[in-house]
Amino acid sequence: MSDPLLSVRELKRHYPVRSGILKRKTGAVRAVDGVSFELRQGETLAIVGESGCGKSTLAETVIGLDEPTAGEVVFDGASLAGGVDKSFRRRVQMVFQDPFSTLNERMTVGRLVAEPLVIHDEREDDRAAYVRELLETVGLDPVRHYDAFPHELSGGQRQRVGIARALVLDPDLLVLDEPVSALDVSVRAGILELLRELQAERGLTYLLISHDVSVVRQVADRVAVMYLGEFVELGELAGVLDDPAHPYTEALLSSVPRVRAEPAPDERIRLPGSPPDPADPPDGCRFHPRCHLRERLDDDAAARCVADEPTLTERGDGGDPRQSGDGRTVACHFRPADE
Ligand SMILES: Nc1ncnc2c1ncn2[C@@H]1O[C@H](COP(=O)(O)OP(=O)(O)OP(=O)(O)O)[C@@H](O)[C@H]1O
Repeated sequence: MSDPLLSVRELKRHYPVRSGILKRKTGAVRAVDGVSFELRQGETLAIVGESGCGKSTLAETVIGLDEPTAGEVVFDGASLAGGVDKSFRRRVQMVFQDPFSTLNERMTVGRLVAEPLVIHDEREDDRAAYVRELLETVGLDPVRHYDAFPHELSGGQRQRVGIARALVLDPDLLVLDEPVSALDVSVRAGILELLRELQAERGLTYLLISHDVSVVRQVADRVAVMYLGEFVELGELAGVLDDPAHPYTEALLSSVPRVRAEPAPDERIRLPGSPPDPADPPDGCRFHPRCHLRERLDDDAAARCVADEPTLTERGDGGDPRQSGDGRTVACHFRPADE
């Protein structure tokens, strides 16, 4: 098997919490707290979880917009420990939820898409022609839209411009941060289809950040489920979504209406309370105060949920043949015997 394009090892990003007149450091928000994964060329890994679990912080740390507190990111064999270089800034691009929230609304689409070429001093001779070609590739009109201003475009068209801008330097890895969350349901499918086509044509690798399981289902090859700064489950798409192994994954999926048979109300798992404060996460398994399976455990196992923090471990380690073979890792050792 080829070497991974991206390796993330025990990555942490803690934000200091300061209080008092002297603004002393009194603790830390553990936004990302020891996350590891690998991404191979041409594949899509989705990171899914509720708002505030640390997905965006993880994405920003991976692409070097934010510095890790600990751990390492390795891209194509080179560590980012010393900062990102020009080649990394060309080869790794981000598609944002709303591409124009950070862009100059007074620039035309043509100039916005060409801007990374100007910054990187590339294609001086044929920039306009190249940008027009790219607009066509992403489903826009190469003439009409080239001179348009962002406010003249629909949400879907704006996201197509965001994708063209991310592609203009011919990157290897795209980090897609909630790429369709800001769009009407009716235009989402078109954007997801475009992303799939571009991946097939260009061999792109995607790291998809999404709170929306239905989006993940349409795009991802593998899925990582994130809760309170940690991964609780990581594996192939179908395995994780159709046969969740972690109680949090189960709860997250049970709240998503299914296309054919929506779960009956009594199949929905209602998690008590809201996610705990990432500045003061629970001891042991971070999910244990809300876990619907814990009451079915015997006293010893329930006590271990509070005492021991489970790490991602390959299923099947307990010797259950039903669970081995799919390489899925899960951070919960205490599923009841009848599961
Ligand atoms: N600059 C910062 N300083 C302090 N805390 C931060 C900072 N950025 C994020 N956080 C906190 O880190 C945690 C994770 O935030 P993050 O935005 O990464 O989550 P998320 O899963 O992407 O959620 P959302 O989808 O709502 O953006 C949250 O508790 C958030 O309040």
